[in-house]
Amino acid sequence: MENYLEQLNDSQREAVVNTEGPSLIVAGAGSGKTRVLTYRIAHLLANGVAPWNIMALTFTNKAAREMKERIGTIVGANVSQRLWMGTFHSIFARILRMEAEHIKFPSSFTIYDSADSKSLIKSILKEMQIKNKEYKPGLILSRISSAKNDLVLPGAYSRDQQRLMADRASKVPLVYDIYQRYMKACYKAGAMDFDDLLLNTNLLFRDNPAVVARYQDQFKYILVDEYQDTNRSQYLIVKKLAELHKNVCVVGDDAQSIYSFRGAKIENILNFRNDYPGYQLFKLEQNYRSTQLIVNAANSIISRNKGQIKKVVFSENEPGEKIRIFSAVSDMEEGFIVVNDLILRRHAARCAFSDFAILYRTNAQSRIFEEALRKNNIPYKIYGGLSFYQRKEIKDLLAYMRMAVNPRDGEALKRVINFPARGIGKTTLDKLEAAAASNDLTVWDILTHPNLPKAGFNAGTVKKLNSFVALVNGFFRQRESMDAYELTTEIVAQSGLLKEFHQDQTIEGQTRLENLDELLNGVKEFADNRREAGEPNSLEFFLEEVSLLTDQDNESEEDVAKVTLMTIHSAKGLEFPYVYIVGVEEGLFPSQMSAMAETELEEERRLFYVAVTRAEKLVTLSYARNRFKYGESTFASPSRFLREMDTEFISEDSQQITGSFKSSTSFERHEPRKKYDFSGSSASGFNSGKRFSKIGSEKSPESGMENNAGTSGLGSVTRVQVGVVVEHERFGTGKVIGLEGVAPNVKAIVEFQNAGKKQLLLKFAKLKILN
Ligand SMILES: Nc1ncnc2c1ncn2[C@@H]1O[C@H](COP(=O)(O)OP(=O)(O)OP(=O)(O)O)[C@@H](O)[C@H]1O
Ligand SMILES: [Mg+2]
Repeated sequence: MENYLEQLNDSQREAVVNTEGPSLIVAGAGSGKTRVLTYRIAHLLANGVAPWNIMALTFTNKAAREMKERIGTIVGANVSQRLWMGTFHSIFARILRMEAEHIKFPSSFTIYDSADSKSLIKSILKEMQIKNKEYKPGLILSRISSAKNDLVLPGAYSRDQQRLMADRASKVPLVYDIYQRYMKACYKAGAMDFDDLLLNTNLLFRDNPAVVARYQDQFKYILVDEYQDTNRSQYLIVKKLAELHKNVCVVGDDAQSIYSFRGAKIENILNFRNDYPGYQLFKLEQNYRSTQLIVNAANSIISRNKGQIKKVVFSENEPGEKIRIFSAVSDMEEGFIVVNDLILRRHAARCAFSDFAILYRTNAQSRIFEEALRKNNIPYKIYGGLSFYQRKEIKDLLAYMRMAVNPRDGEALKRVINFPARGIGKTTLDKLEAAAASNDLTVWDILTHPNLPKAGFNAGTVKKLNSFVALVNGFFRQRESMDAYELTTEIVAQSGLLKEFHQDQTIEGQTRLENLDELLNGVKEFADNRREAGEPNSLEFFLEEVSLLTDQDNESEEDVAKVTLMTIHSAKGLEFPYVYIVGVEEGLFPSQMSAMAETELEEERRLFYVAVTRAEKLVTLSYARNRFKYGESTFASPSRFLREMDTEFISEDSQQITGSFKSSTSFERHEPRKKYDFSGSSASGFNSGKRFSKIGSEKSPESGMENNAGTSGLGSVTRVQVGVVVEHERFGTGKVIGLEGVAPNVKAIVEFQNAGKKQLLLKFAKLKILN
């Protein structure tokens, strides 16, 4: 067996071999937390612990897969395959299916994605005749989600003054009622949403002592990665399961807690010491991922947050290049600057496209980079946004597949009852829904009710409805005798979907057909792989896998040689040699909302920390001075995060790109300078010196870099001279003792009274001149 312990440093090894009792591993980014978790599991297995006695909870399925593979190379794939390893959702969905009878759900329950949930909320709003536009399905869903993650059921919600008050303040006082109906509708449809998987696990464990005792006994070792982002519901599950053996090992980094908007509770880490008084604490301090410069810059970024566990993180990797900041006139130009730089860098470093990631704050920012990448024929993969499984034709087929497994699935039924068209119109569906609501039944119950003909439908309609029922029942009957692929082939043919898309001769129609084919390939691969592994391969298992995919999981094999585009949130836990963090502007990053409250601002700063720490070799930041928002170009100013960075981490190179003029002796004289030239910067005025003429004007988007000098504009910057006393928002007052560099990258060396000597880039540091 490979000597895996040699591949760890001393503190990592300690954390790996001390497997007994509760353990807490809190350490900064890139210090090997995930590696320690992986090796700890391998170590347990190598020492004779059975794989089914180990539960390991990861942030994505992909992470679980990679860990399993690594463990497999140490102890053998036949062993690692049997681990209970996956996301919270996938592991507990599996347990819930086995124990479904205890919570009165069918074991083949459907998992609703957020589109299903929103559609169901829309139906409920209709049923309640709520027309008020404040009731946005997304908002209501997030309220319900927050309640579920705090284990607040509808009854308790209706008495929870805090929640009721918050709802009233948002002008949605009826959420408690919608919540109640939503739960009931899901129950009737045999469906659970993502939060229900955790909530129902808690209820299962709360109400069935014998069941929980079985699992407590089984899971002798429980390990959790990214513990800082667990919510209350997840926390309670882990706590309950670990009650007997108490061999729980959690790893996390409070500085990377970025999901509090989804109910994640940083206190879960802080409370560990109270929950398990005899716990062992392991610290990992050496970062193996990034250059020294990146680690130091990241440390300085996060040190601004008040709420944090103090940690040491250092790197012994190469010193590394400084962080570059690119400034663009417009968001369009930002796309080109970044992509052109990426091309040059790839050439110079002779590396692969997959060595690059472009990270952004919101999904909407991806379009511009996609365009620029496409124009340059650069292969890229994009996570989030409209994924394969969210395309219409794929959702249509999946809806039929869901009906085949669980005909009561109301959202799937709505989608396909009249697609392909079979003469069942909206009026009929409305009638069916009304009948279902007034009889407290599902639409499927009404459809299959012997009294259907009497429910006010004419003979023609009844016939059409009956043949739809027969179609679905046919699939339902075949679901056990056929594997997922056989049944899906049957469904594609019998449902009329294949014919529907075949008839469509347009390019879109062709694409749809290709997508259906792609899904069929996926199902085939699934069925074959499962058969070879001796595991069940019927349709319900395939659906389970699909419904639990996370953003990071939508990766196909040909994706390995592509540039990665993703939000910072979904980049958690990942690493890339070259990272571009784009749209680093006020109102975008930090986002508008977070600029208000300090706690939210701290979360944005943690997000910035996560982004920077994804990089191994080089971080490049970019911002645009004008951005298209709501259909018009609006002025944008560089993020405070740029100003907050100590200049010692920022490259002079930034000047080449951001530089707008050259000045050698006096800061007052600004001469247009030929800018960094690259192909693709079209009519944006990139080479024109004109727009730099309005120096000092505050608001004009044309004034370019000058606005970067902060609120005071370039005017005050030019007055910063040796001997001047200045005030900095963080370092307090100090005296300028030197100036270095050329505009616009002039650095002031300031001796602060309390903070000591600092180098500050004038264009970002908001310095107030005091004398
Ligand atoms: N002792 C070591 N020797 C060599 N490489 C290491 C060692 N420890 C960790 N690494 C490597 O450093 C990188 C970061 O490790 P890992 O992803 O486990 O860190 P992490 O603490 O989980 O980071 P994050 O906080 O971002 O999740 C990985 O590529 C890992 O393989
Ligand atoms: Mg990790």
